[in-house]
Amino acid sequence: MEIGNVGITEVSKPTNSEAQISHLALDIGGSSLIKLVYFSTNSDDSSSSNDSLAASNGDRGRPVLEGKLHFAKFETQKINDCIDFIRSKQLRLTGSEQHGASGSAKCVIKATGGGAFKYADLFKEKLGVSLDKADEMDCLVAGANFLLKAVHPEAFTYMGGQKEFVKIDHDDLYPYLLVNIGSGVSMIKVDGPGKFERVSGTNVGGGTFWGLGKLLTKCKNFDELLELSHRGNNRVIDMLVGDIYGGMDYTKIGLVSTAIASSFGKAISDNKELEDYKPEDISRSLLRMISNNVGQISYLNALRFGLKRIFFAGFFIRGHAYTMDTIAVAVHFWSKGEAKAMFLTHEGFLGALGSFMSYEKHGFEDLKVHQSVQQSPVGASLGGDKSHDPPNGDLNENQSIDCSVYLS
Ligand SMILES: Nc1ncnc2c1ncn2[C@@H]1O[C@H](COP(=O)(O)OP(=O)(O)O)[C@@H](O)[C@H]1O
Ligand SMILES: CC(C)(COP(=O)(O)O)[C@@H](O)C(=O)NCCC(=O)O
Repeated sequence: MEIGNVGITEVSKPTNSEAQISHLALDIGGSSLIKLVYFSTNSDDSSSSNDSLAASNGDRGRPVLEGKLHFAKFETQKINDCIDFIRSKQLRLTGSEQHGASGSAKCVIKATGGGAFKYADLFKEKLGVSLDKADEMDCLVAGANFLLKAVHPEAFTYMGGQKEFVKIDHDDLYPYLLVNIGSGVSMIKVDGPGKFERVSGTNVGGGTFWGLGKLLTKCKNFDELLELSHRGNNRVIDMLVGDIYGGMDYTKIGLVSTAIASSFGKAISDNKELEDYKPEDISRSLLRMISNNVGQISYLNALRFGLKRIFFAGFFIRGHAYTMDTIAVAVHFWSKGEAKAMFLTHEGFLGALGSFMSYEKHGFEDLKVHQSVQQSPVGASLGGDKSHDPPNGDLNENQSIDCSVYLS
């Protein structure tokens, strides 16, 4: 299978009558989010059987399906909603059937992430499908390489509130550092297609933000916590350099008075109880602490291997301005402007995309790219709870990618 002619267009919520779904792949986070990537053909061919999709002949004489890649996510604790969603799509299998020793076809969905192990029996029981497990790091890297090579605009820098898309030179992509901020954080040095090493990681990641945030603020969902951070002031709780040095910079070691000397440090001497702090200030301090830490460790790993480009992904980011700004500033500060933090539009779907691409082992080197970006109106997402959109929007679900799937 190959994917070609990639473009990003407005997504329309496909109904059973207007689109047929074939390949679908999952990235099931053990404790937070299930990510789905699925392919739907452009037109309904009601004459085709329920088991196969009508393919036309592609430019290289091979059968090709024209359509779109769609993205959706669900909270893992609402896994039954995800299963209902997949059932509602009436997967028509193309290339995802496998024949067992008995000769009978069994339905297989590619899946990665810890949950592919944890929930395999549930998928079998509720949908009658087997999860064909793909390695999480392989999938993350395959997803990142695909996005960086085939989709434009995809990567961007974020600094001082300015988002700037970056054109990636295909011949000058490697090596780079991929930092995936999920529940925990993986740092992967990528040297080429399928050529990578997980060089580091940290257990202080998205799960830490959400877990600690939940305990400290009593927020009921992640978006609420993120929204709070937007309104908070971290200086209420964080101890700044100026708090220690009587309002002065510590110029000799390059620290301005407004730099955070100690996250949450003020809580030691404030003589306050948890209830005396505003949840929004707690959320902001927490977000800053974790983003800053990830940015710093990432840069130190980039430095270890002489990498200039660091791509940050994972659903911790959620396109959130303050998170991206903090990470970018940390990378800029520690590298003295030498290294650049970059972010990905489809930040949370790398694993699911890699899982999708594992339907076949063909590379994506020969992609022709001609595309433009259009965002759907807010609220056109395909799954998940949109009642708490973060301040910057959460657009990556609202985009689909035009593509062709060549069938082998
Ligand atoms: N709606 C949400 N529910 C829970 N966590 C979310 C949500 N949106 C973003 N997150 C953040 O994303 C993290 C999970 O990121 P993700 O890339 O999906 O990795 P994982 O594979 O660990 O699930 C969570 O720990 C949390 O910080
Ligand atoms: C174990 C994991 C690869 C799982 O991936 P995740 O579900 O967090 O996306 C990740 O949580 C991780 O890299 N944790 C950090 C472990 C460490 O290096 O200390």
